[in-house]
Amino acid sequence: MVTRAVLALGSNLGDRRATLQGAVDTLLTGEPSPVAVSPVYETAPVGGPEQGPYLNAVLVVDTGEGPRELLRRAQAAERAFARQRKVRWGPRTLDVDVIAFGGERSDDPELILPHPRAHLRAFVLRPWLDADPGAVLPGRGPVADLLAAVEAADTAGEQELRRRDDLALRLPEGA
Ligand SMILES: Nc1ncnc2c1ncn2[C@@H]1O[C@H](COP(=O)(O)OP(=O)(O)OP(=O)(O)O)[C@@H](O)[C@H]1O
Ligand SMILES: Nc1nc2c(c(=O)[nH]1)N=C(CO)CN2
Repeated sequence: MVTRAVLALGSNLGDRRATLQGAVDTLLTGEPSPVAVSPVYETAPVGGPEQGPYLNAVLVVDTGEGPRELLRRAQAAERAFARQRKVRWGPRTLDVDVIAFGGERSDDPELILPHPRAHLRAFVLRPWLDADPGAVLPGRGPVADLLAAVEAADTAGEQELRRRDDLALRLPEGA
C-alpha cells in the first residue's frame, strides 16, 4: 500500500539552500518517491529566541513504508546535517517535520499526526498549497482555507514570507 505524505523542511543556519537540497536528496534515497517539491520561501522566524530568517519548503512523497519509518528518515536527514537541538524553536541547520501521513491521526508524542501546529504556520501552508493546490490537512480542512485564516489573523505581519525562485530546489533524477 502506498501512502501520500507531506514533509516540511526548514533551515536558518549555514548554507540554507544547500541544506534543503541535501535534505531532499537524502530523503529520496530509499523508499519515499517524490510527488512534488514546493518553491522555497524565505520566512520570518516564528516563536523562539531572536534568530535569522528561515528558508522553508515542502516535499510531497509517496511511500510504501509506515509513518514511523518516515519519521526515522526525517530524523536521519536532520542528523546528517548535524542538527543540534538546544533551544526549543531555536535556530537549526535543518528541521524536518512530518506534516501529514495520508489521513492518519495519532496523538503519540513521538509522532503526532497531523503535525499539531501545521495549521497555524504560513511557512508550512503556503509552500504546501503551491506543491498541491488541492491539499487538505486531515481533521482541519483545505490548506487554502487554513492559509487564508492565518493570513487574516496575522495583522502584525509576523508570518511574512517571500518566495525565492532563485533558490528553487530540484528533485533528483531517477528518484
Ligand atoms: N509530526 C511530527 N513530525 C516530526 N516530529 C514529531 C512529530 N510529532 C512528534 N514529533 C516529535 O517531536 C520531536 C521533535 O521536536 P523538534 O525539536 O523537532 O521540535 P521543533 O521542530 O523545534 O518544534 P515543532 O514541533 O513546533 O516544529 C521529536 O522527538 C519527534 O519524535
Ligand atoms: N519561519 C519559521 N519559523 C519557525 C520554523 C520554521 O521552519 N520557519 N520552525 C520552528 C520549529 O519547527 C519554529 N519557527
